[in-house]
Amino acid sequence: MLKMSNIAKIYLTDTVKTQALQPFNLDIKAGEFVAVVGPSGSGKTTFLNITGLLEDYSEGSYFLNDQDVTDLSDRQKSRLRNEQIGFIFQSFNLIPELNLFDNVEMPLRYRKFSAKERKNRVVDALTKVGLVNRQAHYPQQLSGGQQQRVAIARALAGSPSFLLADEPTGNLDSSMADGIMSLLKDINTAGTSILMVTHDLQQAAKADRIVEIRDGVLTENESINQVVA
Ligand SMILES: Nc1ncnc2c1ncn2[C@@H]1O[C@H](COP(=O)(O)OP(=O)(O)OP(=O)(O)O)[C@@H](O)[C@H]1O
Repeated sequence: MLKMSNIAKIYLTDTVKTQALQPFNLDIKAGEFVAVVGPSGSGKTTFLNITGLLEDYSEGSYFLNDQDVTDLSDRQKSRLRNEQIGFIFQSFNLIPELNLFDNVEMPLRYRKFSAKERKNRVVDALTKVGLVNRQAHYPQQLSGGQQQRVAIARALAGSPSFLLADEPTGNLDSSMADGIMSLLKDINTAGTSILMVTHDLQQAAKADRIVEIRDGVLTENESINQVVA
């Protein structure tokens, strides 16, 4: 589903060259749940932005569902992003002026769906996260855990091939975090691949595989993976 070969990222400014990511290979198969862990400043955000087609890489090749993304225009990339990737952020990123229905519908408006199809998708996604009866409510009327569920519904509504989650439980207390993790597990079991950045090893251990980034070096964490297995 996702195949990266010798991907590297260098940031160049007038005076400083930062090798944010050393060349790495990564292969994620359809249906996998992969956690990415690593200390602050190690390159996780850079990795996530590259994977989410939000940032270019300096070297290497990246195939998303057998499509080479290297030479796509910005417009083609945003289209691919909207169709294939569902984003989930630490701070939920819901629009406060819109009710839950409209929040979930928003990314679907950039697709070629009829109003009826959009409605079916929103209702279906809100049902999956257990909030369909709150669709006329506004984000500030919900708890943090519920807001994250809405953000997950928004990410799911377009039937992406994978979810990209950046510290999805980072703003939640531990019981809400566990609820979100079990929802993500259910979504994964139902067939959607997930790539999740977290610094929480306990949450990471619930994934199928753990990838570690340290000082820009990405490795499969074999010892943790054995423990998880
Ligand atoms: N736009 C940029 N220009 C120059 N250097 C950058 C830029 N963005 C990131 N870096 C550098 O690349 C390295 C990796 O940063 P990155 O933000 O990916 O780390 P991170 O693991 O996500 O950290 P955190 O967990 O604190 O968010 C750091 O040394 C950072 O200073």
